[in-house]
Amino acid sequence: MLLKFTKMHGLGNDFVVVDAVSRKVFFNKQQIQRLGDRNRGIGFDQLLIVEPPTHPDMDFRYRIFNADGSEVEHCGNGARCFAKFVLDRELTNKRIINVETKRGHIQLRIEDAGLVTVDMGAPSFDPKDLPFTAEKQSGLYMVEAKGEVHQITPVSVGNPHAVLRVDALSDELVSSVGPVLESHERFENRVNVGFMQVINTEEIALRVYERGAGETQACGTGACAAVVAGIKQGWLASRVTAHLRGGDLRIEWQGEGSPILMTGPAEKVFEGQIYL
Ligand SMILES: N[C@@H](CCC[C@H](N)C(=O)O)C(=O)O
Repeated sequence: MLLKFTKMHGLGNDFVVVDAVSRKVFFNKQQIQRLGDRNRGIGFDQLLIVEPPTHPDMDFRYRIFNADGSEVEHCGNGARCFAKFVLDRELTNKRIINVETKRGHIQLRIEDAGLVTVDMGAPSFDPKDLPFTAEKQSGLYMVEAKGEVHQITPVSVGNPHAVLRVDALSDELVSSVGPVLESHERFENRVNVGFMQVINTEEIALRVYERGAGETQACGTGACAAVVAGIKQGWLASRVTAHLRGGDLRIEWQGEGSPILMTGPAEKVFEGQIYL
């Protein structure tokens, strides 16, 4: 089958986006891994599939797969690219788009200057929502791995995150601790691992080792998780700029029960066709 796709990115977190509204498309795990291979396929961090909604109040459904073929609940940078994709393809002309994801309903708002704001929903700090094996408590949780103890804040923003506050970011830290925590036995569904350096109450620097994709240039849900973790711990104000390797995201959260708002860019790189 000849597959048409669009290559996109949000701050360097890259995607292949496929229109499954105009035509039915199905991928198995091996096909996703092959397409995601940067040497033998197209290469991407995540594959995004745009589908018709299953609910009358929704405009679209969208499914997200990591490069390792695992299906996930949520993707922040992907959501913004999704919005640009459905507008560019004229699948909608709405400025507010309601979307079904595996995590539930999300809402995308098209801003001026090519920016998109995503209502990411409310976060949860309850370990069972990740899931993370621990009794619920306030404050930081200790996780032991390979003889080291890491202090984390577990956060679900639909998908699972472990946020570590660090004094400085380095390749060595991300590449050694990231994979160990990603597949730590206390995270039953694995976890995205965020390394956050607090610069001041309104700015953080962040690197994320993503579940199923490795370190990416940027992680939207990771930025949301880090900021809400920082706000909960009393380190950050309610509006924060997250500096990621690929650029900046604006994150806003007004506290328990309220949704996280994430604003950032979305870019198209090219369109192509490939035999599946
Ligand atoms: N890059 C994404 C997150 C994609 C999913 C993640 N790797 C997971 O497994 O949960 C983002 O921008 O949020």
